Amino acid sequence: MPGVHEVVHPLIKRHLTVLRCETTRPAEFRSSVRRLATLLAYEATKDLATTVAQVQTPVAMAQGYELPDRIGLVPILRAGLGMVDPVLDLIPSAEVWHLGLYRDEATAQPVRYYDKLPPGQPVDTALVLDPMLATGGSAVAALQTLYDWGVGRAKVLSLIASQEGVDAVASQFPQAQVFVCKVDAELNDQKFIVPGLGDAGDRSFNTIVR
Ligand SMILES: O=P(O)(O)OC[C@H]1O[C@H](OP(=O)(O)OP(=O)(O)O)[C@H](O)[C@@H]1O
Ligand SMILES: O=c1cc[nH]c(=O)[nH]1
Ligand SMILES: [Mg+2]
Repeated sequence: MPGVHEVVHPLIKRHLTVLRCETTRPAEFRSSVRRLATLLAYEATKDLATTVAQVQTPVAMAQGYELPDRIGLVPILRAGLGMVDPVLDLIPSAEVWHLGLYRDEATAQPVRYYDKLPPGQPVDTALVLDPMLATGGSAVAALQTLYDWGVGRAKVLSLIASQEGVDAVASQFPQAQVFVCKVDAELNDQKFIVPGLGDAGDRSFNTIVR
């Protein structure tokens, strides 16, 4: 179903608390990103197509399943990288198509710097991975790129979003699905999510300049 899906679960609430906490160090921050990405991906992939494929167990034949669609994971550099491995663990056959986008610090507009999508060979379902959805500018830019590529379905998986950001994505791409652990109420003057967790890329990769 298109629209915004906030996934409510006690484990998500707990791991999100660790992620938000300002004293959480990068290694634990990355672990929390992985755990939350797994829980979010479980929800976001509930409607993937399956085809029946018989499997021989050591005892008898059993009904098994395959995932017939081409599924693409689309991490937005840098912070989205931390969500790739946990989702690949769940979908080992997925393709990974990186998109390089950063927010201009002065304007908060997304700047594109990496995109190697092969023309004419779109995946069936794209899962955009980025822990933060603030103004929504980066998610909108990623979705525009993916729909231009020709993907059939796109889902954005973000750990924390702002209300403004999910509204922006929904108004530009009502056909897209957005899965989040929590929608926070607002953005501050620097367009950071409040209360949010700060800069996800810097906290993941220990690049906070002190
Ligand atoms: O919704 P938006 O307003 O576009 O903001 C969200 C974007 O900002 C962050 O990336 P950032 O620019 O900090 O790049 P980084 O991952 O390299 O740190 C975040 O990971 C998103 O990509
Ligand atoms: O709050 C925010 C906004 C953009 N990017 C982040 O990492 N955090
Ligand atoms: Mg960042």
